[in-house]
Amino acid sequence: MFMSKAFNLLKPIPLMSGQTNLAYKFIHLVASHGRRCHRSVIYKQRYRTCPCSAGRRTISAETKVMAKEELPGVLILDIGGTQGVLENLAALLKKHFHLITMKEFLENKEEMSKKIQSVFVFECRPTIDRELLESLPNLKVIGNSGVGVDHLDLKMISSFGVKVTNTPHAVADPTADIGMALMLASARRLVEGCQIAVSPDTKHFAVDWLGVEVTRATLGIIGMGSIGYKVAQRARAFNMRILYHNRNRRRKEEEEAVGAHYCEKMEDLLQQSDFVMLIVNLTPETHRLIGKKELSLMKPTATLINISRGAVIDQDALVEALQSKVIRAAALDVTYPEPLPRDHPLLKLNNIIITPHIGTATVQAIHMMAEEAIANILAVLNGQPIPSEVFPK
Ligand SMILES: O=C(O)C(=O)CO
Repeated sequence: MFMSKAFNLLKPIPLMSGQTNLAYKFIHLVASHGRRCHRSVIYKQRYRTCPCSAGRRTISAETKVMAKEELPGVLILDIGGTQGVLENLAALLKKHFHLITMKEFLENKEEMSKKIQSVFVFECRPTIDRELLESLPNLKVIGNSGVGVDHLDLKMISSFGVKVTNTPHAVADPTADIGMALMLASARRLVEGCQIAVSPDTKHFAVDWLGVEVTRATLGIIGMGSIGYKVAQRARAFNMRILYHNRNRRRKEEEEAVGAHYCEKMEDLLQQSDFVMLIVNLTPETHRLIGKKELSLMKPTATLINISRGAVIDQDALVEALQSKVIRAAALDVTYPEPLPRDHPLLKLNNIIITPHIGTATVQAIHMMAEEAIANILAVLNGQPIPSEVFPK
């Protein structure tokens, strides 16, 4: 009876070459460790981690460290960033996968392509084209580290029988933080203030401008998903009046918990808000959601903040609105393209703050995203329920 349960637990875990003893060891470990920890046991067996100390003792004697070649192959795409990010991420991925860089793949395509079962996409920068998919016959999953998947052609990927996953949980807090940071920085003209403070021409501190206050102002959130909700939680601490517009209205208890009011019409939100924050996914419906008409509905004292995707705003219309003071200011963590060409008119304005898409650029977020992406990839490879799969529309 117990043994048959153990075999059932084993089922979803495909045995890969070089894992001949895994089934025996697994049953042995379940027997000595108890069912409660069976997932950890598998983890420990393969990856040498087990959150339970009893498990740690039992398992260490049995564990065979899997050789790099025995781990499922993952092709990493544009791991980018600073050297530190690269090293940390690579180390994390190496615990679970045989890492194959694009360079290694291109140098030895024939051998490498068979090994690659998954692709790890760091943030939203690289895309995956048909040619790459055609060269990876064993590919099962593309694990995007980040929530936005607008850089991936989901329909085309799905036609290859490949799944796509994302990391909505890891991104929510840091991206909400950057939304608040941009709102505060723009309201209090932080960048201009810094420039005065550090300028060699500054003889004494005096500014000939004033900021505006966030406290008690009205914030309009367009796109109330998990990031939007985190922004609302933070805004509540600033006693802000919170309006939101979303495809689907949130539950009453959720609205009440943050004191948010639903605007069925986006126009109502635009007319009433002192700060408008864009947090929608980029889809054909949200492409250039904010154009000349929408900007003209906003208060002349209002600020537009964008932490979603650049193409959600018609940037030409934004340039015009900022130049002619149709709105007070803008603060963008995302633009289209990224970066903007150096002679782009948005870069010449002083009522704008632009940051280089740093919503999740924190030590913690990078790790949490990688862990979420790894869990997704392993779930696909092991035939288990996938925590965050993204489907083509
Ligand atoms: O997760 C994403 O897609 C982001 O762009 C975070 O800034």
